[in-house]
Amino acid sequence: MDPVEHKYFTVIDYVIFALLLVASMAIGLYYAFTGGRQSTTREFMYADRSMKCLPLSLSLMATFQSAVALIGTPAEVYSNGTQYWFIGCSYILGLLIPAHIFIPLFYRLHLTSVYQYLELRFCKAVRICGTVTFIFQMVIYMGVGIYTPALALNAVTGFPLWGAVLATGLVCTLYTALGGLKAVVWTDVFQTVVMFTGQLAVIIVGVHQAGGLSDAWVKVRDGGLISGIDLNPDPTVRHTFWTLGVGGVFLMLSLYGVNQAQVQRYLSSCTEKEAIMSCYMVFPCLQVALMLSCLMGLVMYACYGNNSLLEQQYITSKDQMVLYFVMDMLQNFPGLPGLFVACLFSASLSTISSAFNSLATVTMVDLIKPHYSMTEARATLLSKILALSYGIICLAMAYVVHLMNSSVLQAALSIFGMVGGPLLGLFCLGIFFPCANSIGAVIGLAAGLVMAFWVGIGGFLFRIPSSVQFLPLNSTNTIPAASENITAVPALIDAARPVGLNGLYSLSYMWYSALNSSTVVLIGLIISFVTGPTKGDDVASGTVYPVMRTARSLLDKLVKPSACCTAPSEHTIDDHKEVNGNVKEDAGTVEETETFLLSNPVSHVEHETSV
Ligand SMILES: O=C(O)CCCC[C@@H]1SC[C@@H]2NC(=O)N[C@@H]21
Ligand code: NA
Repeated sequence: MDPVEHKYFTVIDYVIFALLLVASMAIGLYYAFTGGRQSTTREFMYADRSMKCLPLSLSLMATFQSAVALIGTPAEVYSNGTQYWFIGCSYILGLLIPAHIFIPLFYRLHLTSVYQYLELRFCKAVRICGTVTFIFQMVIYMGVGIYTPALALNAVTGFPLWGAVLATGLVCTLYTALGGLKAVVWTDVFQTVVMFTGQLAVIIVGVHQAGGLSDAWVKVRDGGLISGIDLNPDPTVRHTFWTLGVGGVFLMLSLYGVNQAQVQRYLSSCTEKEAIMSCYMVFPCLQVALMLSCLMGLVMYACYGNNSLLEQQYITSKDQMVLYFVMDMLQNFPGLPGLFVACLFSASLSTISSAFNSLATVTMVDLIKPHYSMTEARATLLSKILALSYGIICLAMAYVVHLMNSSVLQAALSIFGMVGGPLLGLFCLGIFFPCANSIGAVIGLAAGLVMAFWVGIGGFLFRIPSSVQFLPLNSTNTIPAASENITAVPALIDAARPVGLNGLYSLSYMWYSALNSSTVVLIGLIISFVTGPTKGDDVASGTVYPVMRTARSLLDKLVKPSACCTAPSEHTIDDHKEVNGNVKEDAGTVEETETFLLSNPVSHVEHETSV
């Protein structure tokens, strides 16, 4: 491998990259000038509630599968083996619970934004806190999402860093602001196809370069990259079956259960059943995405072995490895580097556009509309301006991320854990604990965020040196720690075994979602009991999941299998909807729906959220 500083694109690479941006833009503009021409918020935010499960499932997967996963996961597998692949086990419960608990509950409440649930169940203050927390989480996440591909591209190919950030940011902002949710979903579908194609191409060429499947397999197996299941219960070990398979469930619930970007897609389905189907169909898409990313890491190892590019100073951070590998492998295949870069930016565009659209929606629905009444036209225009302004904030965030130089995958997952975790806790407090009251909810959320930042920042600052952290604590994966002399290691590990506070700071980042959501529920319940728990009949009906009743009916079905299982109801969200027997006259806009629900919280029909 010639130690050249940069690998340069050929013209055809730039053409392919430009084609991707043009195609995304075209889809966006198509939806801006067809259908209702995005003239109502119902169309702009919810695609006229007409979406089918196939495009939705691809869009749901693409929303949280950005260049971070495409760059970070292969780097993770190359450095630490395939232990991370076990995160795939968390997708089972991580999608079943949203499909059978969160979606029916949110769908039957005819919600416009998921934070409206918090006002129905608690009070306006809780809704505002939830919305602001969500905005905070997504703005930071967007910064990571837009910056990652630009940084990797610049480092390896010399592609102008801020040129890439601006190109991505502007194209994305434009088609999102003009085409609304329909444009975002259909560009997600297109971008997912590009993403999978690009990754597959690189894997096939990489296996070929490694001497074929069998040689590649022998190299990764002998390199110790194939990690067995690691059942080490120590919560400070970064990746084990427990941190990934169990801690990952909480991470998935915070993303696919209560995150506005995903809930907005569920609510844009034509029926509840379609929404549940779309959630089920995310499972195979996520497994394919995870498999491709992990295979990419293995193929990189098969080609380079453990004389990692870092030690040879070809690259400065692990996250640049994938792009260097791609440029090195594909330089003899003109067009393929451009395809992979297009794949990288597709992953980013599909995530950032979803983030923009959901941010504009919650800002309008949760922060502006409840306080200022305005015409549909004004509201839609304001939504578009908001999507634009979030685009600019995102570019600023990209710069902030530039300063924090950590592994992008861990940075993104830590953000989800530190901010998404408390939000998950807040919704679980409301949905599963009827006795929880508003004061408990607000203080619980605050406690969860304090815990999150204390452990998250503490871990970032005081964590024991990662070289020891990464070393296998008597776990099964046997990556030869070539740099450390093996004899000294056990002593080093015992000395470094974290105790007390240090234990908290050394907690694996994959436990952040579980720790922070549990903190919110625990503190929220304690405060609720201290300040007078809510009585059962004071709770707005349809806002609580009847855990006991469901458990009993499940037991009955087990005992008497004759009782056929109830299919999910054919609920649709029709704004001219049946409420308590009388059809509301003109619920064309969502505000009247919202006002009606809020002014008659207990009157709307009791919904059984059956499993
Ligand atoms: O790629 C990103 O933007 C964020 C990293 C992945 C987020 C989580 S990890 C579990 C789940 N599976 C995915 O592919 N994305 C989400
Ligand atoms: Na994406």
